[in-house]
Amino acid sequence: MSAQPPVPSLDGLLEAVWLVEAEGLTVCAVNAAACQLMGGVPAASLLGHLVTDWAVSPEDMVFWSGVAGGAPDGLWSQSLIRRPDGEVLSVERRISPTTLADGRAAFLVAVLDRSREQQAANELEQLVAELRATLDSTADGILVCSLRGDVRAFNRRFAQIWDLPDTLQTRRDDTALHAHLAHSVVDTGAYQARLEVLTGMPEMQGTDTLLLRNGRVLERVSIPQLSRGRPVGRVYSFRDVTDQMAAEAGLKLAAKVFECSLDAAFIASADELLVAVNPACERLAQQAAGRLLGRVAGSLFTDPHNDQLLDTIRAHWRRHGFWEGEVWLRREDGEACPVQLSWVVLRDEQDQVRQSIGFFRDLTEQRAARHRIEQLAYSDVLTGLPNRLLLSQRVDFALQMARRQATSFAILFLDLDRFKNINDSLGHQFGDRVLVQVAGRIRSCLRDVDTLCRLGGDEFVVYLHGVDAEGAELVVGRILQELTRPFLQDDMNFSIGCSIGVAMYPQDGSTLDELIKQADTAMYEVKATGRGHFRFYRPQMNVDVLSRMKLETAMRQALEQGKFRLHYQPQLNLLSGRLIGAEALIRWIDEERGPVSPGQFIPLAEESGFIVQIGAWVLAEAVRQAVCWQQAGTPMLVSVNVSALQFRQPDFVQRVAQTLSEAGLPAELLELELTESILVQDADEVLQRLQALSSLGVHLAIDDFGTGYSSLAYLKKFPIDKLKIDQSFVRGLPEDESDTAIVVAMISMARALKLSVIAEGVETEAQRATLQRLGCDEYQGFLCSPGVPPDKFAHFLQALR
Ligand SMILES: Nc1nc2c(ncn2[C@@H]2O[C@H](COP(=O)(O)O[C@H]3[C@@H](O)[C@H](n4cnc5c(=O)[nH]c(N)nc54)O[C@@H]3COP(=O)(O)O)[C@@H](O)[C@H]2O)c(=O)[nH]1
Repeated sequence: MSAQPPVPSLDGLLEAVWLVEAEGLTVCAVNAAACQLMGGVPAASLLGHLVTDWAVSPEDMVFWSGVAGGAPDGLWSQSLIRRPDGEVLSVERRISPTTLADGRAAFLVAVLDRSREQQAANELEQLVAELRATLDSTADGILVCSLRGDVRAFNRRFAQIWDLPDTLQTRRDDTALHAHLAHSVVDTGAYQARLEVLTGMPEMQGTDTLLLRNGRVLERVSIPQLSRGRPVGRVYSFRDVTDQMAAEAGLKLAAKVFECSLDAAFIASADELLVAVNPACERLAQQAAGRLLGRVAGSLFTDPHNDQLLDTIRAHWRRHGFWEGEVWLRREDGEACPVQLSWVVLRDEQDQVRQSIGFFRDLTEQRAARHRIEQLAYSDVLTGLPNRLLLSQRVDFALQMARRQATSFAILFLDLDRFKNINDSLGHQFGDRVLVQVAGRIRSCLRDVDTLCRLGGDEFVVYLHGVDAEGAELVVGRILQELTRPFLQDDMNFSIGCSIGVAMYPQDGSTLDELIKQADTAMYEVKATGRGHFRFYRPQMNVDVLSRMKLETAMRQALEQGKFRLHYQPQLNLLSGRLIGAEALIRWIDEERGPVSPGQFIPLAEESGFIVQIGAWVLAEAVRQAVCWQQAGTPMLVSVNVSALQFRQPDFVQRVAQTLSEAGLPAELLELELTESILVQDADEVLQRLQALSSLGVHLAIDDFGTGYSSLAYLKKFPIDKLKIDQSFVRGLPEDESDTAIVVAMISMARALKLSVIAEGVETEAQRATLQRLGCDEYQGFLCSPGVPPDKFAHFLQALR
């Protein structure tokens, strides 16, 4: 180590200093601060070192290498030096040329250690870079402004959110940037106003929402930027909440749907406890939410066919994630109501049940409608009885069983007697109510295993399960007896007869159709031979039905071919015995059949409606005959039977008037015999017609009085002239007390109402005398004469006038 040359004392200097000989570039003197800077080494270890050993920066290297070519001016700049231990220090170094005491050129190197400042600067730079990176990586857009609004910084996200053009990102133009922001929002005015407020209140914080023209929605948070507790600027953060708002709107919508759904809905927790119910659920379960929440959801439902309902549901959940089916909802009032339940399970990523949502809907009305549809398909609307379809299903099943077990059963065909009269006279609504009563009565005679079916109209079919002929006869007897009991409808007492045909399986048929057909045939046989009874089917009966059809055809031909005739039965005054009238009675002698009784073909004509044509012919013919008698100088009242259907023809009165005027017969010489059933039809309509007929001058008599709805009400109301006591009451006179009593009552009633009375079917003198004694006015019957042709009647005209 060489000794320090004579140099000015350096130790008083605070900065590190060393002297470098220009010639060899060796360090010839150092001060204590230099020793300290170079790592706390002794001065001796530094002396004699080439200064270039410590140079690091190219600038220093260039400087020292330039020294040989002439003393440079010096150098002052930030630089680096390498310590003997190899560490590089950041320094501020100043090199100044100087001269040693011996005159040699030298350089004074003064060095200030700047490594701390440099480190601080580096750290600051790094911090800024990190901050910048942080700012750029935040999800929110950040804008930092001065208090005046000058833009200090913004991050990348801000540029994205606001769709900043490149020019505004690369070149600072605060005015243009603020203009871009203001223009991007829908309500520019409100945006500007808000900025002004914020500018005027630097410490204010706030959050608001901006709707951009591109449809996005931004949430803006504005907070003051503070430095030492004082606002120095403002930081705006912008968050795109468009999707979040849409999701929130979706959630709100879902909540609304849940609330307002007409279907009942509930949400259950993972352990199936109710956590939410909607109002429809409360309504249907008849329980407030407070009572439902916390209950096991499955406890609301039950299935009478499945006592493991919940296990079934859970098993289905495992496979399909939902369960759907019809169950019963237990309600507060203890009643259960049928519901359609859809129960969906919600699982998380680990496939664990998180929640379940159930929807259910009241099926009461739907079931009722379904039941009603089934009822309509299988039952008769009026009576609710099974219809033909249901009957055939039951009988098909019965046939299979009966075949297998070799048992028998019966089919009954029931038809009400003269029900048409009820319908015609009292109207269809009345008739319908009667049918319902009848159905109830028949049903009461049957067992549960039997089936009563209404075919339509007044026709019923009964399937009697497992009976033989004897059993069938017992049931039939019960039905006939039950239907004989008087009916009461609308304060009206009346009786209804019934004719029943019976067919037995297996002897009368092997299908339902066959059995019904045979029972129907048997029923017709009953009708044809007196009604109100029953018959078992016999093969011969089919022939009878055929003959009825033939009879109807022949009857129509008879009218066309003018084969009908009228006979006239004298009507006499009981006291004087004088002839007072003639009842016209139709007669028909068929070429094949010979004389056919009106008792046989008139009911057939009434059933088919052909009575209207027959009636018109009878009226015209009787009037024509009366004109003949009048012209012959023996005018005589002619009495004509009018059937209910004929009277109900809208133009009936007009036809009567026309027939009279065309023939030229005074109306007073015509009497119309009306059955009681006609008078109890639509009262106003009947009254109108009767008044019209009466004002023509036609006489009106009530035929067969006492056999129908004998009611004082209509006798009082209608312009009736005469009552005809039915021959069934006359027959028992004078012995039968009740017949006598009835006849007395009728005559008294007629007296009270100032009506004349005629008795029909008088066959004996005793009957005639009794009637005379009881005060009857007139009579007719075989005692005097049956109905006779006009030429024979002429005899009475001469003899009894
Ligand atoms: N709508 C019309 N009905 C008519 C007409 N002609 C007849 N009839 C109805 O047919 C039923 C049977 O009539 P008929 O066989 O002619 O019997 C009548 C008389 O012959 C019979 N009669 C008369 N006197 C006696 C008697 O002393 N004994 C006895 N056993 N029978 C007797 O009574 C029948 C008259 O009945 P009515 O009409 O009630 O006065 C019968 O219901 C006729 O009404 C027609 O043209 N149109």
